[in-house]
Amino acid sequence: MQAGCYVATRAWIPLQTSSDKGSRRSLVVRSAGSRMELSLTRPDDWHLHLREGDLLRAVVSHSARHFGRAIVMPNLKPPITTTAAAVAYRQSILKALPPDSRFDPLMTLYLTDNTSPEEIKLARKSGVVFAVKLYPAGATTNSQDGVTDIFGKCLPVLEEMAKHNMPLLVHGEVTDPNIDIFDRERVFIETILSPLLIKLPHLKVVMEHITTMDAVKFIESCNEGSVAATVTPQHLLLNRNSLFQGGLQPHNYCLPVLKREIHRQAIVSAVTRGSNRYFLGTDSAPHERQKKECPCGCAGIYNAPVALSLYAKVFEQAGSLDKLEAFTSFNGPDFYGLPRNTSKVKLRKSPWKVPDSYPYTSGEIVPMFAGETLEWFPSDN
Ligand SMILES: NC(=O)N[C@@H](CC(=O)O)C(=O)O
Repeated sequence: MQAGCYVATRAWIPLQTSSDKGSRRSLVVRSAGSRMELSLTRPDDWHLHLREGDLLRAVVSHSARHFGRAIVMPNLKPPITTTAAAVAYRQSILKALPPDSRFDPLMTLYLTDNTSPEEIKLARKSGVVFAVKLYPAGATTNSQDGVTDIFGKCLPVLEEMAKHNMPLLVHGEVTDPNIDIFDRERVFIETILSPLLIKLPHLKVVMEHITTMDAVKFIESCNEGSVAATVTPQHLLLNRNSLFQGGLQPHNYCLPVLKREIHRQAIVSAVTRGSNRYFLGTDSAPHERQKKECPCGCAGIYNAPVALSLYAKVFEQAGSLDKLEAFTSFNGPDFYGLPRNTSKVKLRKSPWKVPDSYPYTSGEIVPMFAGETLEWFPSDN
């Protein structure tokens, strides 16, 4: 079967073709009288929280089933601040995988005020660390050890990263409590990210989980191939009404928080146009149910089991299924300078019910769209 083809089970009717770059040509095919199937180059997840211990063992197979690789976030307790810790964390992830899994965790370091340029050299040499994550201190879950003053404390380490072509992954929100939570991404771009890239134009940056039209405008104003963004299913499908629909909805609470509908639309339109500046990053962030349904619930949406179905839904609704594969499977590895996967996954248009929860030894995890019916069912063959 040709790479990047949408496969039908019986007769095939070409819907449309598109070419963004010669090598990315995707043919869209639909079955007549039978179920539609998409065959995609195996996707990677460029922003994933796998946690550790019981929780790691409970969630890792949901990602490993369909994704080839994932950029694994370092916001553990304590955070992964050294290459040695990243190597050990990678071993524990590999140990938690099902025996026949070929899932490849790509590790990251957690940037602090004290990260040294020497640590970047070690990270690059290790062959298992692929990026460094910036959490402004206090911005989100387990960010208390993050950066307090990027310009005052981190320029030497960022210069070293630019030298080694090591991407900086950015949680793009300011933490000033006087800034409205819905404006924190825009203000971060204006006061931190934009000035940082003027100082360090060669630094490779991924703005993670973008949520606003301001982020879209910013990303498109930057050098292609040097600055890119990951986009989550929740920021493509939900707006801030979903936080309050029929009462407080803790399982729709994540950071950056969901925004107004106009922002959601701007992101959908940017991603489904087929630009190679955007790629799949679920920000799947599991928390045990009680940690979300309590007086001060944690931020984070668990979407690993539903993410591929949801991305397909977004591209289908936009009439852009022919652009899905570049977003899920090409733009990420191209940006990171890694080979694209060679194996395939399928998405079959067949209704399936999302489980209400996933029980595990320490409780249960409630997935995004728990108990609802989704249309695209992912499988390996
Ligand atoms: N996205 C979230 O709401 N939560 C993430 C942290 C993060 O990426 O902000 C988590 O680790 O739980």
